[in-house]
Amino acid sequence: MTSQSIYQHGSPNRTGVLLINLGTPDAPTAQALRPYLKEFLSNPRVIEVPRLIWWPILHGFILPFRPKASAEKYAKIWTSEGSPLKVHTERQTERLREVLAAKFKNPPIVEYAMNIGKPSVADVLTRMQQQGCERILVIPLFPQYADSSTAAAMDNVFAVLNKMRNQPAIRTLKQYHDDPGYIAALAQNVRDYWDTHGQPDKLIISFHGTPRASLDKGDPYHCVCQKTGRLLAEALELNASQYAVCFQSRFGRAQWLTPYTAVTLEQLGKEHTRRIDVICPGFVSDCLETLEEIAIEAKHTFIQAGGKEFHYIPCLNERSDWIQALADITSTHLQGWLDIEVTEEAAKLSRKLALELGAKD
Ligand SMILES: C=CC1=C(C)c2cc3[nH]c(cc4nc(cc5[nH]c(cc1n2)c(C)c5CCC(=O)O)C(CCC(=O)O)=C4C)c(C)c3C=C
Ligand SMILES: [Fe+2]
Ligand SMILES: [Fe+2]
Repeated sequence: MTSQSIYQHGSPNRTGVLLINLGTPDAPTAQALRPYLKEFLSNPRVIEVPRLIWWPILHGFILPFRPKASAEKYAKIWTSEGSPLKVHTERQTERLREVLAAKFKNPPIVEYAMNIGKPSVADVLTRMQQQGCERILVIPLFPQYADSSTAAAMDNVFAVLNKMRNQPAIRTLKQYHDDPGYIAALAQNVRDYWDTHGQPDKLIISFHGTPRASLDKGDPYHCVCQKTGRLLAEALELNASQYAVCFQSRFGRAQWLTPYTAVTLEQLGKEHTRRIDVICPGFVSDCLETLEEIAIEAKHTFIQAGGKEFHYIPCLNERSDWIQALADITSTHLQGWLDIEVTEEAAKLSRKLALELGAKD
């Protein structure tokens, strides 16, 4: 059992919101990448190959080489404040905390944790429990559910609860791939970009890939990515020839979800497509997979193949319409846990009701 504060009568009874993101190394160095990759790639939800076969590959071929290669990529996108994924997740948490504090009379404690690395789910959940959170809403920040991202994060949460004597009540959010606020924020992000930079010949909507086998075994990820892509295209009033949904970040030699982003870009380049723009709606924070793999590598692929202009449209990051959408999603799932919502509307309504009932101020 984890060490928890001893239960006392009258102890605070708070509600918490825990945002979870994937996690990122502590530094852009091979030393920091090794434990990060080891933890990530040891998870059977991420690599489904039988352990007896996978272990020698991981320890003999991947961990001796990939940390250095990945560190070089991270070094290209690292900021003075650290890894972009962590910086944006931290800011999103602060902004959400502020919005919810203005919205609720008894605001929730809002924290974030990383599924791999720091701050760990175990540390943050335990701290929230110690701060008196009797109820915790867990929001994996992946808009589209995949077993390798969302379910892996939930496994982590439940493993921590498994060691708690006095467990908080838990609510979880599976995904928000078709949430109207999320789709509207994505569409406005694209429109804002096009207002400044003009419009492309084609918009590439690129999602992180997963092994094709996980789709065959029942993972809904492929389907929900397609739906997000379609809803975004509809919101932008694009016809079928003006956009394409693709999958990036293939890992290993097995077949992953297709069409592959890199192959599509190469093809479009060979066809001398003048300009393409890429957006990655599966990441709400810019990270290695967007800033390096797309904005640097994919751009190179397209231009080398004969394309003329390549634009990467940043993730939602700290856009206010996105933070508002996240606050709305959170509020919906907190219903019944936080009873007093201090909106103008609610305040007006209760004043009117009080007057009708003849109550005095
Ligand atoms: C958006 C959701 C993600 C899914 C689904 C996902 C599946 C998945 N990823 C790998 C392997 C790697 N991914 C890596 C980085 C990475 N992956 C996601 C998100 C999803 N992954 C993010 C946000 C990031 C970037 C983190 C950052 O610090 O910026 C990496 C590490 C980098 C590298 O060495 O390439 C690996 C490895 C697999 C195998 C997989 C599904 C089976
Ligand atoms: Fe990944
Ligand atoms: Fe990648």
